[in-house]
Amino acid sequence: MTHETLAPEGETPLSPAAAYRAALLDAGLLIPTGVDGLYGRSETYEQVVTALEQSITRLSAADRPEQMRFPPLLSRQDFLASGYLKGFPHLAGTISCFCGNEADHRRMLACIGEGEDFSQFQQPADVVVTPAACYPIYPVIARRGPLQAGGLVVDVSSWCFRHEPSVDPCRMQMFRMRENVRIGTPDEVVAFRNRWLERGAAWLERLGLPFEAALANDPFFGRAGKLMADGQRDQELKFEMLVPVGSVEEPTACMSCNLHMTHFSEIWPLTTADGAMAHTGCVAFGIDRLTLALFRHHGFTPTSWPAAVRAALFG
Ligand SMILES: Nc1ncnc2c1ncn2[C@@H]1O[C@H](COP(=O)(O)OP(=O)(O)OP(=O)(O)O)[C@@H](O)[C@H]1O
Ligand SMILES: [Zn+2]
Repeated sequence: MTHETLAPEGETPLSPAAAYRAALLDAGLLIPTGVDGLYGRSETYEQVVTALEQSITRLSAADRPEQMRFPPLLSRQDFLASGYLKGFPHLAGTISCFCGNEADHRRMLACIGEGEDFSQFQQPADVVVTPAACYPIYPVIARRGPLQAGGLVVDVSSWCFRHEPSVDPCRMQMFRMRENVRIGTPDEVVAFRNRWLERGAAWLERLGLPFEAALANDPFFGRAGKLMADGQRDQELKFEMLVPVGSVEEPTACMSCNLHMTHFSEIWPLTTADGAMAHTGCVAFGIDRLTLALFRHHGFTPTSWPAAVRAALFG
């Protein structure tokens, strides 16, 4: 499975993940921009993305999710309220804009012309880049008032930004995440998570992707983050479906099944029909990682993929 690359004399060989990226760029499936983790996608790549999205829609239809789509930006206010900067300051991306007059504009251009830092001419915008697809939905659902009996499943999908530049093609700075989010009683959310662990496993098998479901934690920042990660593992709040993509030794999380407990209802008043604090949880699909996994295991030409895989994917 590893792409062994023969490096010219004196050069260090590429890591397996970097070699897989080189193969994807060579084949034109990913289009380079000069920035690690930021790529264009070819028509073939996007056909697989569309098929995956449709396959996920069929897979989740039994839960009758409410579909919502948001642009990949969050209000700064909701972002600050979400606590993301407490856990993941290193991954967040904020947006700055020029708000000056013509004189400021001239000074900014002069500054850029000198190759100097022009951030003094930029003001924080009232929006930030979405780090996970589900973030926009909680304030929206909370504003509706208490949930109906039985709670709610929301189907959401977004481009997401995380500042984690890498030569591993699976670790992108801008990528697509699809989620089904369950909001309801603790029992409803746990049942949903457990159902998705089984459903997700059966789906990956139909897609011909080898995987292992493993207990995991979010990449919390710093020393306090270590404690949060340990707590998350102790309570078994996060499971990842790990698929070998760039490397066999370090398989890639292509899906995750998560319990958030009352994390979001402590921030936004999400309440169940009987007035209790709602619990939330989600299944998250890394659409780009799943696409790269399919190319890795079945080759770069989807028309020649095994019939069973094509049937599972294209319906
Ligand atoms: N940088 C990224 N590039 C591409 N896909 C990503 C990236 N980060 C996360 N994803 C996808 O989004 C899904 C849901 O995000 P989640 O927050 O659970 O990931 P994560 O635990 O941060 O991932 P990892 O453990 O690889 O850092 C992941 O299972 C993965 O498939
Ligand atoms: Zn989520």
